[in-house]
Parts: sequence; structure tokens; C-alpha cells
Amino acid sequence: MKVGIVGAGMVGSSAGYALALMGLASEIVLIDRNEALAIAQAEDIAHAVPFMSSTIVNAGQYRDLEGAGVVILSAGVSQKPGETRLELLERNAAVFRSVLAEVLPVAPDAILLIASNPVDIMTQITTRLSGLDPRRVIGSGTILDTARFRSLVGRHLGISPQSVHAYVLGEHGDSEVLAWTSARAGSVPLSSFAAQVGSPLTAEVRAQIDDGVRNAAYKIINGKGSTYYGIGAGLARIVKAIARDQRDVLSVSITTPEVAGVRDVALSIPRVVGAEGVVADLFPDLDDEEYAALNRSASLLKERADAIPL
Ligand SMILES: NC(=O)C1=CN([C@@H]2O[C@H](COP(=O)(O)OP(=O)(O)OC[C@H]3O[C@@H](n4cnc5c(N)ncnc54)[C@H](O)[C@@H]3O)[C@@H](O)[C@H]2O)C=CC1
Ligand SMILES: CC(=O)C(=O)O
Repeated sequence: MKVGIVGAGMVGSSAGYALALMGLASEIVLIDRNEALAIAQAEDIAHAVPFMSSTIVNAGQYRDLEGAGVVILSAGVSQKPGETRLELLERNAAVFRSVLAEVLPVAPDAILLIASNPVDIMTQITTRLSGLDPRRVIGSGTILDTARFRSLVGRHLGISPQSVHAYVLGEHGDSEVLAWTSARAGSVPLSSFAAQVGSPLTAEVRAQIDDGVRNAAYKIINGKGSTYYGIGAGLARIVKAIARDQRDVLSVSITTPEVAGVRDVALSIPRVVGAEGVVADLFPDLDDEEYAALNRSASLLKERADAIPL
């Protein structure tokens, strides 16, 4: 499968690197308004390929997206220290208007995979502007937050994060919801597992994990300017589900008819992802507090998305 990446900065190049290492694409095309950057990133990633795969990596123009199965959209601005994702909205909406006008005519059949922030609202805008089936316009959503959640829970319990089945729901951002009630370790409810291994999930531990997940990006941005390895791997993971029609359950964002009482909103819940995009939505069991938090997150996203002129 050919994969296009529009926006060859830190996130786009990290996704390209992860895809190339994992051998998930036959060809990767990197596009950026800074052509010299796209060329340099493509060349650097191509030099990793002989160690791991046979992916062809090139910089290109929009016309080179023809035949792409997936186009990753990672163009735009990123957060400065202390800035929220939502503060990027107007600037990145303007970038997407111009980028989509170039992408859609040449790659009308591609699944669009959105990374630029605020990713849920960018997903909703892209769905509206493109007129594509919402199930083929996928935001990376909380795939990264879910990975952060699993990582911290796994460390606390002393098990692999891959044995933690827990999801972050709602906004990829400050209002996100850690779904503790439905979380499992192996097949065992999280709190029961934690008690059995002698590492109880006290209110204090949960608060620390919540803070670690919710504020991870702010901490990393303060330390090194931006985050990219985590989302690069997350984007590659979504492409894997699509390219191999794996029907994996991933927390990604698409415009959804109704979530927690809010209609037509893009946000993350666990969804089944395969060759056609999102093929099913899953609504985890939530307690009253989690449901109310998801309703607040959905309402906030809906309000901000509806206020953006197309
Ligand atoms: N979804 C997620 O979990 C994450 C999302 N992000 C978001 O990803 C986006 C990209 O972040 P970085 O790669 O760190 O930024 P970056 O500044 O390194 O790269 C952005 C690239 O977009 C290009 N660009 C800007 N306007 C363009 C246009 N009209 N056409 C083509 N290219 C254009 C720039 O030249 C630049 O190379 C940001 O919005 C950031 O907030 C970042 C980390 C995680
Ligand atoms: C920047 C961003 O969205 C993240 O690392 O979560």
C-alpha cells in the first residue's frame, strides 16, 4: 500500500520512520510546503530502510498521492509550552482547507488519517470539507493517550502494557476521560488484578496516573519542544490495522452520530479498524461520573467544531 504523509515535520517524519521500520507500506510519499524539509526527511528515513524493510521512501508533490491507500495529515502548527491543543484550531483549520483542496482530487479513495491538533475537531472539519464517508476520515484521537494510560498502569502493576486493556475516551486533550470502570488486566477487572498482585489502585495512585496521562504532552513539550515518537508509532499502528485489514480495536476519533447524548461529534471511543476504515463502534460500560465526563468532553468538542466556518 502507498501511504502519503502531508506535513513532514516531527510528527509526519516519525510516522514515516515507524512505517518504514515496520515495513507496513510499499511506498511512502512525504509532502510539505517546505520542500527541502520533505526531501531531507525522506532521504534520512530511506537510509533506515535497508536495515529493516524494503519500503520505497520519497518526497513528492500532491500529484504523487495518486493511488495512496492512506494519507496521513500532520501539517500545521504545534503547541508552544503552556499552549493547549484547542488554541491551534483556527490556524490548523486554515492549513487543512488548503491541504484538502490538493489531496482530495488526486487521492479520492484514500482513507484520511488525521494527526494535527486539535485532532478531534480537525477530524470533524475534514469530514465536512471532504464529504467522505465519516468512517474513512479517522483522527488518531486518543490512541496516544490510551498508550500512555496502559504504560502507567502496566508499570504500577508490574505487567506489560500490552496486557492492560484500558482506553482513554473523548477528546485528545484536556477533557479526556480515563475509563477505569471497563479496564482489565488480562481478563481480570483492574482493581481486582491490582489487589491480587498487592499493588492496589488507591485514589492517590489513580490521580497520579490520571495526571501522568492528561498532562504528558505538556511535560514533554516543556522538556523537548514537541512530542512525536509516541504519535508516530500510534499512526503506524492505525495504518497497520488498515493495510492488513486487521479489525483491531483502537481508540480513534471519527464523526459519530451520537456519543454520551451529544449528536454528530468527532471523538474517541474504542472502534474496530480495518481496510474500509472504522467498521464498528464500541461503547464501554461507564459509571455515572465517567459518563458525565464523556458528555462534557463531547459537548465541548461539538461546540468548538460547530463554531468553525467552512
Ligand atoms: N494527534 C496527536 O496525538 C499529536 C498531534 N500532534 C500535532 O501534529 C501536528 C504537527 O506537529 P509537528 O510535526 O510537531 O509540527 P512541525 O512544525 O514539526 O511540522 C508541521 C509541518 O507542517 C508543514 N506545513 C504547515 N502548513 C502546511 C501546508 N499548508 N501544507 C503543507 N505542509 C504544511 C510545516 O512546514 C511543517 O513541516 C501539530 O498540530 C501537533 O499539535 C503532535 C503530537 C501528537
Ligand atoms: C502534542 C500532543 O497532542 C500529545 O503529545 O498528546
